[in-house]
Amino acid sequence: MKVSLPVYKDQVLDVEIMDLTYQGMGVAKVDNYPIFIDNTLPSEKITVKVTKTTKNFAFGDVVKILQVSPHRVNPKGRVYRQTGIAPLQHLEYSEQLKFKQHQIAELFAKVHMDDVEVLPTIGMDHPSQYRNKAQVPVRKVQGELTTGFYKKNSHQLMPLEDYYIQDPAIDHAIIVIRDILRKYHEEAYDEFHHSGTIRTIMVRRGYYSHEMMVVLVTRTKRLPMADVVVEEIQAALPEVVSVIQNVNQKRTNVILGPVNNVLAGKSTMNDQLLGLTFAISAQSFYQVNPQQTEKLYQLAIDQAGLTGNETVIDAYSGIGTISLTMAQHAKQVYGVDIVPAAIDNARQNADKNGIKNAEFVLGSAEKVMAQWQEDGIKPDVVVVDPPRKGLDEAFIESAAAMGPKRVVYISCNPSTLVRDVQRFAEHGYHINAPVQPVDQFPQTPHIESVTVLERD
Ligand SMILES: C[S@@+](CC[C@H](N)C(=O)[O-])C[C@H]1O[C@@H](n2cnc3c(N)ncnc32)[C@H](O)[C@@H]1O
Repeated sequence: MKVSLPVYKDQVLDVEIMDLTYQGMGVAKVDNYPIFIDNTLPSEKITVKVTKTTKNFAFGDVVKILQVSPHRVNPKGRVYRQTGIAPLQHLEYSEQLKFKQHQIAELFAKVHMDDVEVLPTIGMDHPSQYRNKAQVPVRKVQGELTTGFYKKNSHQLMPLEDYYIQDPAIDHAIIVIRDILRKYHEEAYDEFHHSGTIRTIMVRRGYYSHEMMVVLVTRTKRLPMADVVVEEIQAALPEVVSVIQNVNQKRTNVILGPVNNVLAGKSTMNDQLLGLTFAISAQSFYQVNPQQTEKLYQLAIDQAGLTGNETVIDAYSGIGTISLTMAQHAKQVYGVDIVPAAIDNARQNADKNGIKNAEFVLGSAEKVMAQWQEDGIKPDVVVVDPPRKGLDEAFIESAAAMGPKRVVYISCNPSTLVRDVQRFAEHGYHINAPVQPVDQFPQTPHIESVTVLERD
């Protein structure tokens, strides 16, 4: 049966924006039927053209803004919104921070946990040029190897030189590397035919160390003219301490492949956080906003309430950044991560910093946690910092069974945070301090926060 919808494709109509989605799109409603519209803000009146309808919602494009929100600011350019690099750039920064605080509060309220207090988001003084890592697709545009970013929901590359939210030294490095690749006639990857060589340029730069790592992701095992390309990269970019070829032969959206060849320098680069030095491999996770990460970690350390006598488990530990900062205030720390390079880095980082009371295990957090429980490890504090999908149910069961006094939950996805808090509640763990959002991703709708759960 054909359902009649309140709007139809290509219809042009005037609407008022009521809300922002978690992805930063404005929401208007016609007979309670939502239309999601990019580049619009609550309280704005607009003329919209409906571009797509589904049974439950529609998408539309702004034709004209009839009444402008007082919180709209002059965006840097259309391309940043179109590519999804900075989808919230048109919203005043102080309002972005409120938006993030309210998103978390609303998600708790939705599951009838209205009593959970969410503090104002800790923001940045200069909320741009903060990212310490770039992963830039390389494609042929108008016959030339080009770097840029994909247009949202597409694989169309939009050429770009100023990425706005990245460290400008990284933006500069990408242009330099692009020009060297052009000079030696390297072939850009062609996704459609799965041909060509260079898929992605990844650059990481230490915020404190200013060490730079360059990763050239190739479809082919061979990188033609590798010697001269690398020599020129090193000559043009003196901060580079590591040039790596990563081979990814699959037809996939996953950026890195399994094979890394060190073409010059080290296999890692170093950076500092809270006074410790960390070696970081190409494959390892490292927080992208180092200034805010220090605030985030300090909060986690404070909230853990360490006195020096505690046993701490740091699950999803990456290269050991949280484990090793906490080890300085605890008796013993155990870390676990699923990425071999990260665990290698974590062990190396413990040595590098002369930390002897931290042990790292390679494996999935859910399995290793069950093993630790079986081994009779009794943590006082469990810290978790999972990826967006949150915690596995089995992990929560093992964690609760170990009976820690406190769970410090660092989350990059409020939806899974709320789900996991509910699951912890079934095991007698509750929030009894306000949730603290920390803005790790200004100009984007991504939300990071710290939550502490305590045993009843
Ligand atoms: C958000 S990062 C946090 C890393 C680290 N705590 C930090 O701040 O740098 C999440 C980490 O979880 C790891 N990971 C993903 N799934 C996992 C799993 N099932 N078990 C253990 N670690 C996992 C990833 O490799 C990554 O290092």
